[in-house]
Amino acid sequence: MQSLGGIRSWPATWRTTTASMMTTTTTESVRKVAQVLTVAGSDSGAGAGIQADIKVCAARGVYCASVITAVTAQNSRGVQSVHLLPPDFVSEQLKSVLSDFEVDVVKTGMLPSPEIVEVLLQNLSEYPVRALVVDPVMVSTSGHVLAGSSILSIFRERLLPVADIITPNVKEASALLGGVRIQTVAEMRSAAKSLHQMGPRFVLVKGGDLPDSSDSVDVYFDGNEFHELHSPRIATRNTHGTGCTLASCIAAELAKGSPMLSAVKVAKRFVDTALNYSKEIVIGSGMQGPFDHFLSLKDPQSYRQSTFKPDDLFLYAVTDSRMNRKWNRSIVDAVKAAIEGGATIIQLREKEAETREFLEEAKSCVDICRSNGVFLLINDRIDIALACDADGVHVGQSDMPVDLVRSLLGPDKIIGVSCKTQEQAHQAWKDGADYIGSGGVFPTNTKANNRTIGIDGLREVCKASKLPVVAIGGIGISNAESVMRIGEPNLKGVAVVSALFDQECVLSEAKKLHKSLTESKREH
Ligand SMILES: Cc1ncc(COP(=O)(O)OP(=O)(O)O)c(N)n1
Ligand SMILES: Cc1ncsc1CCOP(=O)(O)O
Ligand SMILES: [Mg+2]
Repeated sequence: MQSLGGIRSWPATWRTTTASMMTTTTTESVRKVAQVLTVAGSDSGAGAGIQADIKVCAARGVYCASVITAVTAQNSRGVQSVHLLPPDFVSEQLKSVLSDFEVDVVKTGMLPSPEIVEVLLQNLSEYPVRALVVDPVMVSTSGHVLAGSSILSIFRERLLPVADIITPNVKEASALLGGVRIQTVAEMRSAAKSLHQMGPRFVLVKGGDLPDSSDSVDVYFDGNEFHELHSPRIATRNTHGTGCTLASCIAAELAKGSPMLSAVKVAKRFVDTALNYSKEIVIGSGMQGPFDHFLSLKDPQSYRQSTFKPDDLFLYAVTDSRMNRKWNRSIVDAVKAAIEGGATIIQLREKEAETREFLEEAKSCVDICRSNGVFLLINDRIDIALACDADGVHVGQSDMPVDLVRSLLGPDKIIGVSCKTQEQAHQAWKDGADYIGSGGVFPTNTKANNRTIGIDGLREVCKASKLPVVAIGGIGISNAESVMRIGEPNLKGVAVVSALFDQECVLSEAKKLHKSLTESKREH
């Protein structure tokens, strides 16, 4: 069997190129879009199958084409009927898409007959793609058989050997292994190992159905190492389509250029976040409701209407409790004045504040910022950010890791991370940060024992990442222009503390700085 390519053949540079292409318009105005093709069944209730796959990819910023293998009459109560499409027609759909689009990743769901698997394999050998994600769907969450035992031998002998990753749940893993018992994490590990011997490069055995566990544990095996991926079990009836969602999210992240383990971790976090956000929604009267892939149905009021844009970093005002005390002003007054003077984003960096008092002030600042259309981030304190529904957080290298912050805050909050080196900048992107704060560009008295990286260090960080960067440390009116003049396209602004808040009049200092930044932008 010809190799389907898969991520094994990605050149190292491809990942960064693709990542940059996702956000960069070239001079010829050609923009490459990461593309997934899902080959799966239609779910009339839209919680699983093709409909879920398209929603997930849209939510992850990836284009999704669809080849339908079967049409199911299905709702939150179960599957009422299944109609298989003729293999020839499945093949025609595959040819239409694969001969025209630059599909990066194919993800399979319901493959209801050996003949359909056969046409899929034929088309994939004719039109190789970068990776193949196989979700070996066999039984619906409601217990309806979607692919019978006749499928097992072609799965084992033909499909698994060319898959980059397979994502069976314990029942599917057991069926693929001829009915072995899988009831513990140790048995999941041994199943993952046996499945790996059938040929896929990576195996993820999902333990959501494991009995007696307060955690949901998935076992990931790369042929050498095991990773146990734990997350708390979420009490909700809205679990219909979690398997399709996970596999599609893995496909979407791979299409954007992620390495496999990162893609799996992001996908697991995405599913957990979506389940958690939509645990109370009611769609359908049955036992298994769909959930909301866009995280918007639960509370439309609190759903962020506007999205973070790199230019929001232009004049980034970072508050300081000592300075506010020295000048006898409240955080709220400091924030109001900074916004009035032109600050485009605010961070509350209140290192010595008492939690209760800080939370109340943070809530007031959220209101002020929201009514002015300016994002408000909290420094270090994920708990405060969650409690006051801030727009995001800024963390440093010794604070909570970005991937964990992302899992706590969900995909829609803004996360900034401090980076002094190229390695840290690479990691920031992999972990799902939205921007990088880089410095101290110049010496500062505001942060003790902070290594100065200089303009050259800032330039290196900018070059190492496609994420937007904001410069910080010792920046004020006298040198802001020289920082912006380095001309790196992803350097989007300056973050300042003392230049605004260790001053008698925050408003006038903010206005002066904004003017100087605007002038330097116009000149370059
Ligand atoms: C925009 C911005 N960039 C960098 C930092 C520094 O964060 P960190 O390294 O976590 O240091 P502390 O601010 O926590 O002392 C920042 N706060 N904001
Ligand atoms: C928080 C932080 N991180 C790197 S330098 C710095 C302090 C910046 O403060 P100032 O703008 O007063 O130099
Ligand atoms: Mg910090």
